Amino acid sequence: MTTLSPQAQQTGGPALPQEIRLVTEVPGPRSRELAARRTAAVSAAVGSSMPFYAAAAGGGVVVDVDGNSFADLGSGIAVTTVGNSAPAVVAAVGEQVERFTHTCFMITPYESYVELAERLAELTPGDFAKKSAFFTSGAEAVENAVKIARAHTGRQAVVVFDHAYHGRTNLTMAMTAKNMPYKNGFGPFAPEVYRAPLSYPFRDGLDGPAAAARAIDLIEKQVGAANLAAIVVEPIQGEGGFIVPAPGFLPAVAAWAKENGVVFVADEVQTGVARTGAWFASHLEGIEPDLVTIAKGVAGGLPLSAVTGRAEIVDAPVTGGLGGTYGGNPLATAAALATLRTVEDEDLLARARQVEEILFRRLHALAGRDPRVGDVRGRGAMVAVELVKPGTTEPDAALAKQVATEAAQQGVIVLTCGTDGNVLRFLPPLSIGDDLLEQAFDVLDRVFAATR
Ligand SMILES: Cc1ncc(COP(=O)(O)O)c(CNCCCC(=O)O)c1O
Repeated sequence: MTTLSPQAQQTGGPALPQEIRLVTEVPGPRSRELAARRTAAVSAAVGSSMPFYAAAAGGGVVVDVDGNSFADLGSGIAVTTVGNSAPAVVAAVGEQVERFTHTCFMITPYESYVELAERLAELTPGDFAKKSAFFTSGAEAVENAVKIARAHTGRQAVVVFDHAYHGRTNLTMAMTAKNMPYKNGFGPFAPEVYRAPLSYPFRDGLDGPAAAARAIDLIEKQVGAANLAAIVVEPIQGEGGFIVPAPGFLPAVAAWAKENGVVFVADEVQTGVARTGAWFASHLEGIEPDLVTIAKGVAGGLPLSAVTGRAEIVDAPVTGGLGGTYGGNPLATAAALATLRTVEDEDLLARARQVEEILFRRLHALAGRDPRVGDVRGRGAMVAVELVKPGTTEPDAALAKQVATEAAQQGVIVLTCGTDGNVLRFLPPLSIGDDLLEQAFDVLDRVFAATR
């Protein structure tokens, strides 16, 4: 067991000092010791973006085992939206863990699973009867949304989009666009998955209806509506580069799906649960998906995912056709109910819009100084910059990696993404304070200036 430095021996949550504090080189000695142990014990196929090891986290910071404190603009990939070790989540999980940790809902059910399904029926878009089924990972939710759509329609084909990310299981790898590192060498992949062009305003210059017409034309000609069980789309492409479709794209695709009896699935694993300033990004697009997949931010860091949608569709598989040992685990459902309460009690939808204002203000100012920032886009606390060779749309992945690496050295956690690896994405927890967020962008401004 690695001993923690005195400054690392802190309880997590919002009481942690909300500061960028570097007391050793990054990584420090204890992180280097853990890295050596990891090399001997952990598969080299599991990567880590940051070179340091966590000891505590809360508010807007992560503290490492050497006592360094980092501004967290990643939220563990959009998961700790309500904050790490958020007080209501800690209390709810602590109470539940004393009562029972697991019975398997397929064996002995329990109320928190039912209550969470009731809450998600209220919060997801659409004024119609809705039901849910719970799983553990986002990929499982996507897999099960496809199973449900196939059972409901009797059809097999699935349409996904360019730049999509839906998971690392066999079917979701087939649905995910980017080969490296997600799919490389793992084939053969599941059949009956077809890819349509996405609305990518920065690169295609199309308005929403035109981009939708292009996608629908391909679907009609290469798949055929009568064969199509589901269209699965992220309202904002997450790993693919925080691509916000042009206005009208999603409503046009959703309308075509409805007209043709195709199940429209919004994959809100990364965009859902207050991240974009609405409960779900679908609300901002004015669409009512038949099914929504939910994970990441829904349970404050506990592993839980959901398929929520039209009751008659979610009921389609035979009884016992949906499930899994840990799906809707009682600790995770308790955490999720506490997370949803926290979003309401702390008015985090409004907070996400306040964070959006700071992100756009700082990033547009950066873009005004630096022609390598080709695009600034996103919603709420899910905003990104696409980095390019000046005056072009030619991706500059090396710059994105250089900035993220140097930012970590200077106390800021920031993540990259994008099919071309040239997008810096900003996903701060909504529990981050304005001062710390501004300080983090002061660091990023210096890092960008030093790379010019
Ligand atoms: C839209 C969308 N759908 C599905 C998923 C999959 O969710 P899991 O919980 O990672 O399986 C994601 C997960 N995104 C981060 C994956 C990171 C990585 O594995 O390298 C997503 O963003």
